[in-house]
Amino acid sequence: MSLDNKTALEFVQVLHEALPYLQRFQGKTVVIKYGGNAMVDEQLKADFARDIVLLKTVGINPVVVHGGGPQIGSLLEKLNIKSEFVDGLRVTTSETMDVVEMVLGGLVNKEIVSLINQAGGKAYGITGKDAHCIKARKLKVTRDNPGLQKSEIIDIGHVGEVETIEREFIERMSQGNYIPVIAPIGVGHDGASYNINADLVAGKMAEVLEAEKLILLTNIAGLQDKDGKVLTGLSTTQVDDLIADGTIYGGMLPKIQCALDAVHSGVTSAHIIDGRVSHATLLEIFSDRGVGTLITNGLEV
Ligand SMILES: Nc1ncnc2c1ncn2[C@@H]1O[C@H](COP(=O)(O)OP(=O)(O)O)[C@@H](O)[C@H]1O
Ligand SMILES: CC(=O)N[C@@H](CCC(=O)OP(=O)(O)O)C(=O)O
Repeated sequence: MSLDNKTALEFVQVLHEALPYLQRFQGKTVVIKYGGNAMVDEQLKADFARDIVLLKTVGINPVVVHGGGPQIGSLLEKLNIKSEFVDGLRVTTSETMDVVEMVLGGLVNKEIVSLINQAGGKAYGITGKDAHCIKARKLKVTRDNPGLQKSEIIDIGHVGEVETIEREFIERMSQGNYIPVIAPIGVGHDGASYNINADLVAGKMAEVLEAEKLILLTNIAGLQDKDGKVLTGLSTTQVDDLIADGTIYGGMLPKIQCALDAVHSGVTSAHIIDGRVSHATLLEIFSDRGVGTLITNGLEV
């Protein structure tokens, strides 16, 4: 079957539109955070996997950090264990930690690995416990207590923050033939497991690997104002105001925080995009159309 002239022209135009991006991102690292809320159906998941393989094939190094919050939630529900969150972070008891490790390190990680490998890639699935590549410490969460006129520490259990990432270990994989697929579980100095929000791991990973881009795939079109309009051109102060007035809440809190931290630490740009849109990752990287919320070093959102 031959292409008619119009279709052939459109096809060539698409490739030409992608050319400057292919050149610019050659050999560069892109950290992609695949949120549990973006893993909504089988076709989308398979499309995501093919996009990752395409990136690798054209000479870009994708590093996937995945979440799985809703998937953890549904197993906890089946086990009759209540899910509780503080500032978008799951309160993690020892019992919950076992479920988190089972779901993130097992089910979700291996599903993504398998989909990428079926699409022709060489994905290598790990948690931060492998080779001790994500060292973590217990996260201290503080809250203002106006009654006591001071802030107090809230214990949310086995929730961690990233202390260090073994750059060389991840780089060896990603600059070789492999595609690292990383579950956000950290290891303490005593060998204990820590549940870390996946956005925070992805942000730190992008910083440590000096990535060109951090892409956060979620279930919403971008950072929105109170009327649901995707926001552009915000300063850090405006972000702080949006947090204070409750426009940014829940799971968007760690997301926006890690995006801001990443660009402050040298990552060229961070993007919060809608993972429910097929091939959102490719559209973001290779086309002139902006998708979702862009955060750059000039603090423009
Ligand atoms: N200002 C905001 N703009 C967009 N989404 C927001 C905002 N504030 C809170 N959210 C919530 O954050 C959610 C995304 O975070 P989260 O549920 O943790 O996703 P993921 O699993 O992809 O990390 C959105 O679905 C939305 O409900
Ligand atoms: C401490 C904490 O909240 N950890 C998250 C880890 C998974 C995650 O971040 O998943 P999403 O990206 O899909 O939300 C959790 O237990 O849900």
